[in-house]
Amino acid sequence: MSTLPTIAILGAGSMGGAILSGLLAPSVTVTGGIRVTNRTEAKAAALRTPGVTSIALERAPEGNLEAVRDARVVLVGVKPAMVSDLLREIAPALAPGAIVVSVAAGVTTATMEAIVPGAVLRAMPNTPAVVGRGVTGLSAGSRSTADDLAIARAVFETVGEVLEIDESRIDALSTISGSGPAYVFYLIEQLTATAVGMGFTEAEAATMVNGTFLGAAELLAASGEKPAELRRRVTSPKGTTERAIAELEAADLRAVFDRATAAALARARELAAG
Ligand SMILES: NC(=O)C1=CN([C@@H]2O[C@H](COP(=O)(O)OP(=O)(O)OC[C@H]3O[C@@H](n4cnc5c(N)ncnc54)[C@H](OP(=O)(O)O)[C@@H]3O)[C@@H](O)[C@H]2O)C=CC1
Ligand SMILES: O=C(O)[C@@H]1CCC=N1
Repeated sequence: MSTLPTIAILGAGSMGGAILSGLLAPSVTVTGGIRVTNRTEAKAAALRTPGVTSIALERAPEGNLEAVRDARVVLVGVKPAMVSDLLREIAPALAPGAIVVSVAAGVTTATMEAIVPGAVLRAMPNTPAVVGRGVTGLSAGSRSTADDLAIARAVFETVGEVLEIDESRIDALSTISGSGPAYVFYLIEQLTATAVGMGFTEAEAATMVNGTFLGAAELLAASGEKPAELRRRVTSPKGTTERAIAELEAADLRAVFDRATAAALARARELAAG
């Protein structure tokens, strides 16, 4: 059970919407309720549910100001390029003691602290938050107190695990766990294409590949073993898997991931520069 203070989510798209789903769990009480804003009515309408005031800015241009007025936590879920403008818009309406928590990639607390008067934190969640299996990196800003950090932590714990880290490491974390679900889905797509290429139907391929990823992930979680040990148990000496793994090693997947995460990190730095 967790009890949270009034929350506004400005920009409840993929990520903001995922966090909203956590806050709506029966085990969570948000005292004073949840306000969410989006630009379009279509999106706002889909989020209207008891306990949630969902505002479409195309109908209520002052909606962000209305949403933050009595909020203790203001979650910023818009695209990185929009964060500064949004903060300039809401700064005069923020309640005393309100904390701003941004999930935007790259945008630093220093940038945000230059705009809003109070405490600012950064979070980097991921989309498995939708099913309560998110991993969120959380970093304090220079003005946030231990109490602010504890409240922000409690918000993200409604959707999974939280890792408190220094802000200097949050962009790196983003390249692993923030973007990570996309890497996993990409691997699933590639292995599925291979299966289809071998003559399996799409449905058969999906059963095999999705089931294998889910089963392997659950085995990893349930066994408490290291992935290398679980891999060893699949790889019979002189068997078939050994040949397949040798091909993957020859392709140097580790180097590919090094390059991919370096590219994501460079992009985070570009987003920080605005
Ligand atoms: N997707 C992910 O896996 C992750 C994303 N993030 C971060 O989350 C943020 C949002 O990304 P994502 O959820 O993917 O993007 P989405 O486009 O899905 O969500 C952005 C939302 O913001 C709304 N919006 C646009 N302008 C405003 C405004 N002025 N005020 C309030 N709401 C507005 C949009 O509404 P409408 O559609 O109606 O225009 C949309 O629903 C980004 O900063 C990203 O870096 C962080 C971690 C992971
Ligand atoms: O792709 C992005 O920029 C965001 C941040 C991490 C995951 N999605």
